[in-house]
Amino acid sequence: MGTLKYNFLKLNRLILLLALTATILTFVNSFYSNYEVQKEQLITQRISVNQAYAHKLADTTEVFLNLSRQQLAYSANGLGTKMQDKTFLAREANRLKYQTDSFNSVVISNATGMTQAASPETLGLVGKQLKSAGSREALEEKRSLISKPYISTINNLLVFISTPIFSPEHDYLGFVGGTIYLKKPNILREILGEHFYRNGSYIYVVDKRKKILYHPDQDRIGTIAKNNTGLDEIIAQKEGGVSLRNSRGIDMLAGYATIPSTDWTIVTQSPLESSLLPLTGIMEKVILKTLPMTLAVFVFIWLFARAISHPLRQLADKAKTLDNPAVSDEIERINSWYVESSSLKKAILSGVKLLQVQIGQLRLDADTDPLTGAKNRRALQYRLEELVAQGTQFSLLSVDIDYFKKVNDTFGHHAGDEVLKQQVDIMNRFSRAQDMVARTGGEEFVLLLTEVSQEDAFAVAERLRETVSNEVFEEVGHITVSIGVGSWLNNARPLKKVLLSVDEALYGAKANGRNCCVMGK
Ligand SMILES: Nc1nc2c(ncn2[C@@H]2O[C@H](COP(=O)(O)OP(=O)(O)OP(=O)(O)O)[C@@H](O)[C@H]2O)c(=O)[nH]1
Repeated sequence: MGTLKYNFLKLNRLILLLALTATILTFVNSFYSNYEVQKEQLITQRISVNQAYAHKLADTTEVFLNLSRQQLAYSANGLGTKMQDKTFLAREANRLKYQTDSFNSVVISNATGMTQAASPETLGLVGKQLKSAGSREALEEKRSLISKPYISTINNLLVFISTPIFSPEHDYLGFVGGTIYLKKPNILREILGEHFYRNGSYIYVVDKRKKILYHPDQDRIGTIAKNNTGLDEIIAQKEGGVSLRNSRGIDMLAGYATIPSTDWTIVTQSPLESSLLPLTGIMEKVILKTLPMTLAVFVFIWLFARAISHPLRQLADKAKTLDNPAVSDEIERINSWYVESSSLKKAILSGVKLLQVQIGQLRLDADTDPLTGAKNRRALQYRLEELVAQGTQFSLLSVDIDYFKKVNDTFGHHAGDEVLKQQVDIMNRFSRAQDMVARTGGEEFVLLLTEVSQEDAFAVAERLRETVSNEVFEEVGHITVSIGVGSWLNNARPLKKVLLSVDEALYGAKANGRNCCVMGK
């Protein structure tokens, strides 16, 4: 389990994981911020479109109301001298009603509120006392008015636009007024209702008391708007835009503007949901545009991660084979292209060098006799096996100092050591590069002669023996050696037997009285 875990946690994978996390987070973050910005923009745009539209409709309605009042004013001007002429009054009422679509009905009243003429005549108002709120207000105020919405005597929800009639002497004679039936086909509906029903958008009109004067849902006209989170702000301001939740709990983006002459507010609003529909397309485009770059960044980081981890992995692999003599060169060839890996490479290289020096020293120590510097028995054995494996002929001289015990006893152990060293020096003089001098016992030595015949080896043994006997050893003087000689002649005899015969030859030399050489059998 642990190994699996550590195998997975490779540097390039870690960098990749980091890069992947960073890339995904960046992508998500950029997507999210883009989404928020686009959403904000769509909302702002929609509100400002609605606001502009509400403003335009408020202007149009204001123009219509002014025109209506001008029509009434023009008429009132002509009526100032004709109040007694019932036929003229009836004609004038009809003209106002039918010449334009401004009013649902027209009424001309005298100064006491008695109807003098009305159109359409089917209303049956002529000769009757007007009692509605609009008429009473007109009689009391005696000025041009647009009434608040109210329910008329014949049960119509209406607003009443009126202008006073004065005689040329400025006596108040009554008023001429037009009604707009809010719940029946009317001019307001024509102005407001035709245009704006795409995507669930709609328009409504409220007065300052939140009474709905126009709404696409007929049933709501005349009711008080409730549970609308933005209406207080809408009524308090002259013009603006707001995000709100309407009475049916739908989130809306509203623009609004006030009609100056009535203080009615026209609200145009669109559902948030449909306003944000383009967002899906926009975000798809954002993804399509961002994704290639994101992927390119990711691939680049992936390749970069590999390039970073590659020299480290190579160094780690080489560090497993530090005992390989070629490892230094192999490490040297690794392309450590950045500072940390280069420092690591240098550190490993100096470690390898130190290790190899130490290994070399250890090998030397393991192969060498510390007193004389000659090779030891192990090294000799290894070399012999090597030569046998190669099939290289060789001869062996087994050299033993005679009566060495006496040397120690007479001159001391230290002098004995010096003799041993000097003996090795002499034997080294008989040894070529391919040969070997080994100390195989206390005062026993072997001279290995590579590719030397038995006869030549015996001749060397004789010369060696003579040289030793002629040598003056410090403190000790003269010593002699006995030598057994044998050869391995490429599988003619196994190595073991050759060694045995050399030993026997040495014993033979000792038995012969020492200071002589004997050829093994
Ligand atoms: N100084 C010294 N003496 C050693 C060392 N190794 C072995 N010896 C001595 O070598 C002597 C060998 O004695 P023996 O085996 O009796 O052989 P020898 O006296 O040479 O007699 P032969 O070989 O029969 O001629 C012993 O006294 C050992 O203590 C060494 O490293 N230094």
